Amino acid sequence: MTAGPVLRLDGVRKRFGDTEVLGGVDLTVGEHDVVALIGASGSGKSTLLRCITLLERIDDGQIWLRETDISDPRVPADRIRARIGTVFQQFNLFPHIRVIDNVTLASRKVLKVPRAAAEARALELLDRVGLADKAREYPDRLSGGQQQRVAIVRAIATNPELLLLDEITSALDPELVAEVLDLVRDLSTEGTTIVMATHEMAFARDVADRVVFLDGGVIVEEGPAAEVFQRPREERTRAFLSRFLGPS
Ligand SMILES: Nc1ncnc2c1ncn2[C@@H]1O[C@H](COP(=O)(O)OP(=O)(O)OP(=O)(O)O)[C@@H](O)[C@H]1O
Repeated sequence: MTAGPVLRLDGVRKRFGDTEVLGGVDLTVGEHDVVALIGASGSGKSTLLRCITLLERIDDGQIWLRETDISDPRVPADRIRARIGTVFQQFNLFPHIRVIDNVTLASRKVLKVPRAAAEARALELLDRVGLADKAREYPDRLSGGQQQRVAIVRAIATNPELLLLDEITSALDPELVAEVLDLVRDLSTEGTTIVMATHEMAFARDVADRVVFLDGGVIVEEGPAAEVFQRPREERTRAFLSRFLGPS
């Protein structure tokens, strides 16, 4: 028996005022898939991720997280967010609490994991990313790359079914980008299901199984990363990629 998809979007539409920002998006993400959302600034990548994590409510369509219709307004958002780890461009660590408390907060408050167990898991994860010695620090004592690795650890601490990454290296100094991307690469190798919006085309090409090109709030093209990058079918995809990768 094959497991059903982790995430399924059916005809998702989102408007801000009179402007339609997502114009009917269908997307299926299977277990262990790593999907890269690419597209120009303003194409709707962040909005799509924000709709999946219920920071925005959709105007039409449905979003399924496994068997749960999470677009149903009766579904409690905090329960869903504990099932979806999210990391944004700006390091969203709480500045007034220590690294370890940032990492354990959702486990303790939402999933009611006892503090000792939550901290043991947090330390194990922090150790894996080389940051166990920072557990008792406040976030502003860490570099941007270290903060973003903590944000990723926080996102995976609840064992989410899906990890959403929204331009997580855009605010980093160039020399700090690699340490964050290496961690994402490790997670993908371990089988974490990931949807990431990214401008890092080389990374998307190397790590993603599937690439989804958004333009004007609709999916123009999607397919295996190697195919979309090497032989884009659509002119709009070609034009977009040639700006990043040079003409093919
Ligand atoms: N809260 C909001 N209110 C009004 N318009 C919004 C809001 N959020 C996003 N938009 C608009 O929706 C469109 C899509 O924005 P979105 O941030 O999803 O694009 P993006 O592809 O993620 O861009 P970038 O690569 O720059 O992050 C843009 O035109 C943006 O101005």
